[in-house]
Amino acid sequence: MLYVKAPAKINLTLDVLHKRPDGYHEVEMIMTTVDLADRIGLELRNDEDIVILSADRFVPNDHRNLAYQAAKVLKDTYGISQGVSISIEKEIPIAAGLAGGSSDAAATLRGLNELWNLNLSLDTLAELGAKVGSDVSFCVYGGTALATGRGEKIQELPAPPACWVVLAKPSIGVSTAEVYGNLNVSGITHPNTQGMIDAIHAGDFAAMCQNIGNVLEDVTLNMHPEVAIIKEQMKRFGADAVLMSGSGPTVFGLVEHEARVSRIYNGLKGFCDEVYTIRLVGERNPLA
Ligand SMILES: C[C@](O)(CO)[C@H](O)COP(=O)(O)OP(=O)(O)OC[C@H]1O[C@@H](n2ccc(N)nc2=O)[C@H](O)[C@@H]1O
Ligand SMILES: Nc1ncnc2c1ncn2[C@@H]1O[C@H](COP(=O)(O)OP(=O)(O)OP(=O)(O)O)[C@@H](O)[C@H]1O
Repeated sequence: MLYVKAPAKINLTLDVLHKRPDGYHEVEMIMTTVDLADRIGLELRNDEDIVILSADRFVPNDHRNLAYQAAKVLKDTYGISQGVSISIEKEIPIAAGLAGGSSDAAATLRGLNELWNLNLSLDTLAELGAKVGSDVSFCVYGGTALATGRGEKIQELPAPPACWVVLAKPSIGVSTAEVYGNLNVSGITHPNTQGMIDAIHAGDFAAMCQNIGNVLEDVTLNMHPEVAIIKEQMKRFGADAVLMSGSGPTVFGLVEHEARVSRIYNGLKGFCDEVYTIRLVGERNPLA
């Protein structure tokens, strides 16, 4: 059995430039890996099947699973006949805006590259990953990056200044397609993506906090007012910056000083079942 770590991401920025003729939105976003991860176990089989094993009843165990789709793309592209069993131990909340399914798919690509002796580069795996979902390419690399196109064009950035991250996920799931569908593209106030890139290059935590922004936040907040309440609480308990990740509903707080973290965590626990204190990871993923 080969085990591969599948870490979650948060969006430090998420901007939408326009809606494309193919129905997707042209985005510009800065994503970074956090140390909350699923664990993917890969075991080669004696037949040709792709089998998904998970104890979590919300994880699909068939072709709808993004890890299944990743294995299928690799198998079909390189004419591999050998099957694989993919076990998924979920730690990342589902339908949360943290790219859990996408990261499972990316980890599956990295792991099967090794098990099937394909010797593919991360760039090739990221290209294949884009066929599975817009967030998969970033998740293949991990680390910190500017993502453009529909999210699949990745330019690596240095690690942001180290800090704590408190995540709070309300007990609702959000459909990414629905959130993009409810976005009014002409009414957007754009975040300062270049300001965030400069802050990251300068290692300037205060500037990073000033430049966070997500144009999908208002859409999800309108659909689910409890997300706004969590944002307010996170600010009140002392986070340095607070934002919704991806299409939500998870809210994250960036916190510079460890001494403040437990107050925020404990304060949020009163409102929200799923609260995590984690760190930014900074580095890219190992190949497998
Ligand atoms: C919200 C983010 O997670 C931010 O990182 C991503 O933009 C979404 O990435 P994802 O979940 O991997 O998205 P996909 O599985 O590729 O697409 C789901 C649906 O979201 C919408 N979608 C997604 C990405 C994009 N750039 N424009 C879109 O309009 C489309 O309706 C699409 O059918
Ligand atoms: N490996 C997987 N783990 C969790 N959900 C999966 C997986 N594969 C497919 N899904 C389906 O995808 C849906 C979205 O789950 P996921 O956790 O990937 O969302 P997300 O974190 O909001 O993603 P993103 O941030 O990329 O938009 C789930 O409701 C589930 O049915």
